[in-house]
Amino acid sequence: MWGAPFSAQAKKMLLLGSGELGKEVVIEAARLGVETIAVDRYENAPAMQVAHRSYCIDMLNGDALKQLIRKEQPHYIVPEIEAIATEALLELEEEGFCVVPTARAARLTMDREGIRRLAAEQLNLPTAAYLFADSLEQLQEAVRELGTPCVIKPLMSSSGKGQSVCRVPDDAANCWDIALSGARGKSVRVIVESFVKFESEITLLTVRSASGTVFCPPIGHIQKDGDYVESWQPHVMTSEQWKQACHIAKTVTDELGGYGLFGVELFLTADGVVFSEISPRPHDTGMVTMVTQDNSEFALHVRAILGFPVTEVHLLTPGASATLKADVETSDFTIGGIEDALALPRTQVRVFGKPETKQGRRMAVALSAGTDVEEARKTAVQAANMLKVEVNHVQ
Ligand SMILES: Nc1ncnc2c1ncn2[C@@H]1O[C@H](COP(=O)(O)OP(=O)(O)OP(=O)(O)O)[C@@H](O)[C@H]1O
Ligand SMILES: NCC(=O)N[C@@H]1O[C@H](COP(=O)([O-])[O-])[C@@H](O)[C@H]1O
Ligand SMILES: [Mg+2]
Repeated sequence: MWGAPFSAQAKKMLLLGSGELGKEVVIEAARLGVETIAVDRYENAPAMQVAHRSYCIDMLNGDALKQLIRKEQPHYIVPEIEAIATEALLELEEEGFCVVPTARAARLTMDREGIRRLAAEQLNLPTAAYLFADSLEQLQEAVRELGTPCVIKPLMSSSGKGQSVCRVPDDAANCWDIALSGARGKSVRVIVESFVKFESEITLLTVRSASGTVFCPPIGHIQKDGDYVESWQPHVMTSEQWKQACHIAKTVTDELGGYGLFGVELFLTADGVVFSEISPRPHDTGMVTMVTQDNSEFALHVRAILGFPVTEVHLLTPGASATLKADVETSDFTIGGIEDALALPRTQVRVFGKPETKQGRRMAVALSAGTDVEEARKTAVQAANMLKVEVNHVQ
């Protein structure tokens, strides 16, 4: 039960991170009459444009975070990115604030080491072989031990930033530099993972709510340079793969606990399903659910957070998503081609409204339904290719 936004009885949700995923979370919360507060490191972030109010702070600064949250007194603190001062979230949870799904989940998934050690060493889930390195020398040693090819990633980063594949031992120095330049936060530590030769990879959206755990139909995706470019739902899997995927997702989400939606990233290999990583929040590849499911991943997240039951998820149609990425850096641009994209059958577009482009920055997504996944993928890719970042004045 709650009152209208801005009233004394309002239910308040504060998002830490205000990108394209948070924007949809805010919209879903607003649909249920929840008051929303969007926070990020830069002004006019996508979710800020639709929230009731917003703040621009350094979310890696624990004191700034605590000060804001104590002032706002939100009922729910909803992390939307990894790079947050999660020590502060643990403290706030101790004080009685509700961190979604839990402060420990945010802490463990904030860097790759916490969640990888939990999954592989405590929960005994299958993962790629891995080592950590704090210097170029340690990295070279790790590359020797794991062999090439291997994948190198900063501990704190997302959407492939700072990630590279080390194909021969001599690549290590270059990989080290890429990792340092792409890391969010101050850490210089990296994870080195043996390269998994997967047949395909999926995101298994898993919802923990007051009524238990439910899984969305599997989402297949393609990543380029560590960032997703296409996703589709459903992805065809054998019943044995589905069983293994659900077991992994249930094991890791039960361990993390709390209410909300999780994106469990899995590799499907000839030797079985391998755990990659998990987001305790909606997933970029899951944007396809805005066109495929009765409740999107964002609606499910909000519903679970608020303590409502989620007893089933219905796939209404096969569908696909494809992204528009910028190829230049500018703040003077327009997004074109929307009219062409929307002329395609069963197609929608989401333009995120990010105020600046950067090389490789995701700016919009095309969503298409189809009679089957192949048709939907074809249309979504066609639509995304019609979308363009048009630079007004080259800077
Ligand atoms: N060990 C590996 N072997 C083979 N491919 C890998 C490996 N690790 C990552 N990849 C590829 O790179 C992609 C991105 O990796 P990962 O999910 O770890 O990065 P990320 O920066 O956390 O991305 P996001 O934030 O988008 O989930 C994976 O989806 C996969 O395609
Ligand atoms: N893979 C994680 C992911 O997609 N996260 C989404 O991207 C935003 C950051 O985008 P930006 O780097 O363009 O600001 C995040 O705020 C979140 O919405
Ligand atoms: Mg990932």
